[in-house]
Amino acid sequence: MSQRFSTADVASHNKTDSLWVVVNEDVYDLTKFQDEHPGGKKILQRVAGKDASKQFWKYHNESILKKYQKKLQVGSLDSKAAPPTPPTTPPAEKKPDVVKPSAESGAVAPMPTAAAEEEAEALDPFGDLVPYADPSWYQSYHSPFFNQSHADLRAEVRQWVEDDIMPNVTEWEEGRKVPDSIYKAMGEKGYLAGLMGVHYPTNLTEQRVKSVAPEKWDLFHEMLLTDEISRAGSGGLVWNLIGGFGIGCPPLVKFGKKDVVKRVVPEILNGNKRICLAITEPDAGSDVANLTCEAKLSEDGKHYIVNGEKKWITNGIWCDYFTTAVRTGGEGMNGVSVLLIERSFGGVSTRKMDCQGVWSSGTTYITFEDVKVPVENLIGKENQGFKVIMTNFNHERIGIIIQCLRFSRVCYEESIKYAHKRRTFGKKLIDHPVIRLKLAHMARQIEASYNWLENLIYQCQKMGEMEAMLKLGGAIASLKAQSTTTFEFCAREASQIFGGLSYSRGGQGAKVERLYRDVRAYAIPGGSEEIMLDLSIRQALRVHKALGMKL
Ligand code: HEM
Repeated sequence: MSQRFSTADVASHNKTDSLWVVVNEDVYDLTKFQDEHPGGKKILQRVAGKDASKQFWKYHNESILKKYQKKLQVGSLDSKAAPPTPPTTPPAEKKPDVVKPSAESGAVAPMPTAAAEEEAEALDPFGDLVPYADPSWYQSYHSPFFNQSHADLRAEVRQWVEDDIMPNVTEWEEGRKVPDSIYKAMGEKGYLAGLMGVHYPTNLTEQRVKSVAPEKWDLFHEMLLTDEISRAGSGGLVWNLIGGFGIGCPPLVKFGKKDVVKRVVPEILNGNKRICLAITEPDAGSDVANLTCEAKLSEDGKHYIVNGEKKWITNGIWCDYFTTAVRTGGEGMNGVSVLLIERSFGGVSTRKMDCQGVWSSGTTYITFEDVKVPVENLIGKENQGFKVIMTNFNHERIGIIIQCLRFSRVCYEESIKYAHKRRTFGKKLIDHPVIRLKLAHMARQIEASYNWLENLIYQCQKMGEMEAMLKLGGAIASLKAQSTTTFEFCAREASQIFGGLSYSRGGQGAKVERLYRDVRAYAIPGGSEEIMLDLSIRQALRVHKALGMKL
């Protein structure tokens, strides 16, 4: 915005037929906007021709300015420093990576060598530096897990989320849909291909992540991609972008027949086609072994004929492909198989469900009626679908944990920022010990859980998939329950701090109000808290018995 104005210029626009204000030394023409201003026109007319920065920040967040800037800003004050000109010399060389990924199969493992550890320096500070509002490695604390390539990805994703996503999230959530262009961008930016808990699959896609070479991609890149997208503070958004894909595509990539994978997966990774996971049924949730959706082999042995219902399926209404658990054999887990059902086969109907939270995620009720599925679309082996489903669980739950912990941080960050501007009983909220106590209880749970998460992701990288499934299943289940209860606590406390602003939708409390409604979408699916906690002990005891536990 090149035009410059003096304060006297702005002061001359102090009437309803020409109403300008200054916010942060930028000049806004609100003449037309005043009639549609949700806070009313009188309040704007009172500051016409003046610097209204103080009033603006009292009632709005940064994202409002970002959203309306293009439309309403007409210039800046002449006193405002000119924006920095781009450097003529090339930027300083990047810090060398101090953590080298190993080339073992199964998972990518960064292995800090002794030399690397010696060299390891804390990365440059990033973000707003509010304590605990970002992971500590963002704030110049040392970490053995993150290097410059993670910092580069972090900057890339944060920019995208802040520019293209955050200002619009509330609108998308209310409209129950994220624009297709955003999902498409997930493919084009190479993000979808990096979210499957495996090596970056260069054989299945031409797309590449701009800031990280595929051979460097590891589980910490994957983690921080999900983490940064979750900063938008909307479970609906995150599930729209990675909910169905993140759990529906990995089983196909890992256990699908080669020809089917080659035919189907590239278009999914590009963001042109969508896939989801269809396991849960009206009568079978966490007890997967009870599912009844039936797949009968045709007489010529070439097709399965599928009949049944699936419920609460994330993204279902938009999907072309359904990674579906079906009953091909007798009762219990040994009669379950997984099929890739394609919408184009016919007989697939999808209906959008109305839910408490995650509105823009497209929660769906599906019916399969005599769907003819070629036997090549079997994922894994017949009647051994349980293995496919089980190997998926750790990845799914880790995704849930990452999201819950960032949402907890969002609740905390929004609260601490708001507590610095809102005044009650003659002082700022942050100066009331009762508010600091709430923030402290939020922070301690977030940090403890996040540090456990880093450790488990590191373990996942070091172990093969089967070892991780057996050895880490209990701990991951436990951390899932830990992170959903942390999220519930933080959403509640943030809501108390925001008061009425988090009871009404939109505005400054929008993220907190929305996340509060999203809590159950994390505490129930992917294994309910109760089941997770029980499993965490049973599984850990079983593993440690095998390891030689002495009681
Ligand atoms: C660039 C100028 C402005 C824009 C684009 C703008 C935009 C908005 C928007 C979109 C809302 C709806 C709530 C939200 O989503 O946060 C809102 C609410 C409001 N605005 Fe503004 N506004 C501007 C300037 C101002 C100024 C200068 C004042 C005060 C002097 C003001 C006072 C309010 C109030 C009191 C509300 C209602 C807050 C609530 O519901 O708690 N606005 N504004």
